[in-house]
Parts: sequence; C-alpha cells; structure tokens
Amino acid sequence: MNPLFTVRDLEKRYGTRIGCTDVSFDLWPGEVMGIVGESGSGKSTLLSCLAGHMPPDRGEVHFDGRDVLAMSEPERRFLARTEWAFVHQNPRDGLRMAVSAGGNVGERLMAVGARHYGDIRETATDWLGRVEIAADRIDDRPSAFSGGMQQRLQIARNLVTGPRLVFMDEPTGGLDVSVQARLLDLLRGLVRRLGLSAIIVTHDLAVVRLLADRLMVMKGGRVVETGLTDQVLDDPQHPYTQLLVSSVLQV
Ligand SMILES: Nc1ncnc2c1ncn2[C@@H]1O[C@H](COP(=O)(O)OP(=O)(O)OP(=O)(O)O)[C@@H](O)[C@H]1O
Repeated sequence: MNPLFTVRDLEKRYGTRIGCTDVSFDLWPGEVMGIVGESGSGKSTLLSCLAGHMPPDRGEVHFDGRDVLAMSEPERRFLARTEWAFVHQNPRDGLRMAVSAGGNVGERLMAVGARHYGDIRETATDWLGRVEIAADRIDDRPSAFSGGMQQRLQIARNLVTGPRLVFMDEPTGGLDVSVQARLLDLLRGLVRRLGLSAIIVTHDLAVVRLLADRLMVMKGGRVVETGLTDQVLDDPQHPYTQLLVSSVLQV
C-alpha cells in the first residue's frame, strides 16, 4: 500500500514571518490526521497550502502519486471538486446560501457528471437523511437553517461525491457545545463508515480525540510532536504538548 498523500519540507512565509516550515508527513488511505496547536501556530497556513488554496514557498505535495503543486489551476480545481473535499469552519464559506439544501448537494453531483434529475434528487434526499436533515427541508435555503444544520448540510455537500481526501478546518468551531457534540458524533460515524482519509485542523483536543488516528502538534509554524492520538494526548513528550493537554493553552 502506498500513502495517499505525501508532504515534504513544506514552507510558507509571510515576508520574514514564518507561516509554517519543515512540515513533512504521509497520510495513509483511511487515516484521519489531526493538526492541533494554539492560535497563530500555523495550522490554517498549513491547511491552505495542503488544500491548494495558497502556494507554499517550498516543498512537495503529492496526492495518489500526482504532484499537486505542478498541476495547472484547472487540474487542481477538478481534483478539489472530485477526489478532494473541504469543510470550512463557517458553513457560509462552503455552501451556496441562495440555493436550496437539495440544490447544494445536487449541484456537486452534477459537477461530477450526474444528469438524471430523479437520481440526483434521490441521492440528495438520502444524504440529507445521513446528516439528520429531514427530507421535508430539501427545498429550504440554508439561510433558514440553524448553524448546526448548515454545518451538517456543508458536510453532505462535500461527501456526496465520495471524495478520497477531506480537509476540515475547525469543523465544530463556532457552534454551541451541545451542537458540537452531536456534530462530532455524526462526523465520527461518517468517517468510520466511509473509511475516509481526512486532515482536520482544530484547537479543540476533544475533536481530535474522537476523530483522529494520528496527531501533529504545531507551535510557531513547526511540528513539535507527532504520534498516535491516544499516545500523544495521554503521554505528551514535548513541553508545549504537555501544556496544551493540561489545557493551559486551550482557548
Ligand atoms: N495573511 C497573513 N499575513 C501575514 N502573516 C500571516 C498571515 N496569515 C497568517 N500569518 C502569520 O502566520 C502565522 C501562522 O498563522 P496561522 O493563521 O496559520 O495560525 P493558526 O494556528 O491557524 O491560528 P488560528 O487558529 O488563530 O487561525 C502567525 O504568526 C500569523 O500571524
């Protein structure tokens, strides 16, 4: 078996300031990796570089053997809407607010070639059910949904095309604690059932405890510790991780 996604010596600077540097890892099929660290540690910068939203200054990114950084913009966009998915912290960034819930999901199917209206609507209804949105809400716009429902709809829109790699940026951020717990449960079920490979950025250790197989801990743009999630959280080696786990740094 080969890694699905490989990253080598990735670096991004903002002028002289380090966004992230010296980042290397392999992600295996079906593996979920969590990237944690306090605010300003470089998590968002790294995720943007990995997902192709921002070009790194240095390094290599390969997906399924393909050199992502060497792709043309149209090739990368095609990859981003077929084999990749991106779940934003704010559902408004990942949804089309003026389009119905069913349309938000169906549109993605059409982007990968689905043409038959009945099939598209049936699949959209099925996916709304999987993210616990009642079928009678299919024609409502997401602006009529609660924050938790919007986030579940964004997840359906992203997973309906069967991506092989999902990037998630603070997927439970900005939600009430009780809503977060429900969303986490749902995400965990989907990730397990679909055998998804995912990279999840969060400052919330509860999120990675539940979802991630492996962790990368970042500080000052660098990876300071990596390992299996339980190992890192139960027996942190780096003093920074120890602080993070003892919740001193959690926000
Ligand atoms: N557009 C930018 N211009 C200049 N510096 C930036 C920019 N974006 C991020 N940085 C800097 O890069 C470093 C990493 O920031 P980044 O946003 O990636 O961290 P983060 O861990 O995602 O933080 P947060 O959780 O608050 O989003 C910080 O020092 C930050 O000030």
